[in-house]
Amino acid sequence: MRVVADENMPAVEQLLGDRAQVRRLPGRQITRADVAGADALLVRSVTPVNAALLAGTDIRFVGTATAGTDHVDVSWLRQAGITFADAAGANANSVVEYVLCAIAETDDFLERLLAGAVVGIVGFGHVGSLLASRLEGLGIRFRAHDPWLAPGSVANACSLAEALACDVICLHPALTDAAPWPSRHLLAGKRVAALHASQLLINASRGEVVDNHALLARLQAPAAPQTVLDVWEHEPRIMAPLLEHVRFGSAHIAGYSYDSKLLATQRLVQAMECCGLLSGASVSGLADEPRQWRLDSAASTADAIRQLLASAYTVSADDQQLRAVTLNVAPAQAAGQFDELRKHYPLRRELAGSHVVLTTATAAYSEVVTALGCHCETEVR
Ligand SMILES: NC(=O)c1ccc[n+]([C@@H]2O[C@H](COP(=O)([O-])OP(=O)(O)OC[C@H]3O[C@@H](n4cnc5c(N)ncnc54)[C@H](O)[C@@H]3O)[C@@H](O)[C@H]2O)c1
Ligand SMILES: O=C(O)[C@H](O)[C@H](O)COP(=O)(O)O
Repeated sequence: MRVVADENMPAVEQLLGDRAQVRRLPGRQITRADVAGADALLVRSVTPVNAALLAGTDIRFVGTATAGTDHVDVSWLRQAGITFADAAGANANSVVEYVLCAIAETDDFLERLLAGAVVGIVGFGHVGSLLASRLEGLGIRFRAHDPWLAPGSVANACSLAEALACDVICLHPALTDAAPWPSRHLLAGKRVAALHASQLLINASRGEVVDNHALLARLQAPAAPQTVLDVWEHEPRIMAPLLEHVRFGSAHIAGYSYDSKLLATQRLVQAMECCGLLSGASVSGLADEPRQWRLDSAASTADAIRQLLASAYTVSADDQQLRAVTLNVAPAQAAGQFDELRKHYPLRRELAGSHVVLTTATAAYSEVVTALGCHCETEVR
């Protein structure tokens, strides 16, 4: 079995073992010639997968280690009889922790939400619904909009206008041009103009969901909202003035926890096993280091949440990195640096699934710990 895989996908060799020969390539540069003699192709979001790349090749399986599939011509793959698998859900918790950190690090939005302000979630798939359940656990109100889902399957369902009027707006739709509810430039024109100074807008979906020119114009005008962008139109060529005007910007890394990347590779290998492409014994999962954090003191619930989130991740650190390497350089160099940040992203572990030790001074915060998906341990002194 011959596999061509994006160089930025962890553990492919370990999980495939001696069942496959793996050739690694930079995702943006994978060509038809590269895949011509291979049986399977494993990509990330930066490789367009379509007839131009695969028609007439031996490829029988395509897996994308991503939730978004807008880079894949799924209907052509189906027509061509090529099995396709994505990894939707594998990085949902990583994105949710990014969003919660963005909220916790921006002014007093966390305090306002704990006091009754509302989060508007657009897109109620793996990320949007997990965000909703974390917010609910923390006692934070939310409303959600997803017109593609059956009525009744979206908690606290609301219209798009209602979601965009909330205090914090979190964008999590798949990128689609499909009628009647395309999400490309879902936030554009009057909807961007209506954003106001007491709102926080977070986009960790796809850059094209927001009209970046319209957003820049809004951020340059008086009473602008706070904005956090993980994704940008025309990545890796991002609009430098927009980065200068957002509160936090990052290089499309919301889903880049080590845990989520590993899980995505595991999902794709399982999919190859399920469709009978891989023979031989399945390689067992890789060893997981135990993760433990402590909460020794906290002045309030908001403080406890902020400390716990920051023990695993801070958006501000990624923001500083992105500004340092992409501002005040030529656009082509900035684009290269954007990709380099993604390629050499430091190891980041998720908070959820870890153990948090509480002391007698912090025992009151056990519900917060559980709401963030952690296991709670109380230290007996
Ligand atoms: N920044 C990152 O690192 C990162 C990580 C994971 C996912 N993503 C992006 O976020 C998106 C959501 O991830 P997911 O795992 O929840 O995907 P998902 O496929 O589980 O859910 C996507 C949801 O978007 C909804 N949707 C589509 N068009 C919509 C519209 N016009 N209005 C409202 N909702 C709409 C769909 O009905 C679906 O429920 C992905 O498609 C991907 O593009 C980004
Ligand atoms: O759709 C997704 O899952 C994310 O956007 C994904 O994490 C992007 O990372 P990439 O595939 O570009 O490395």
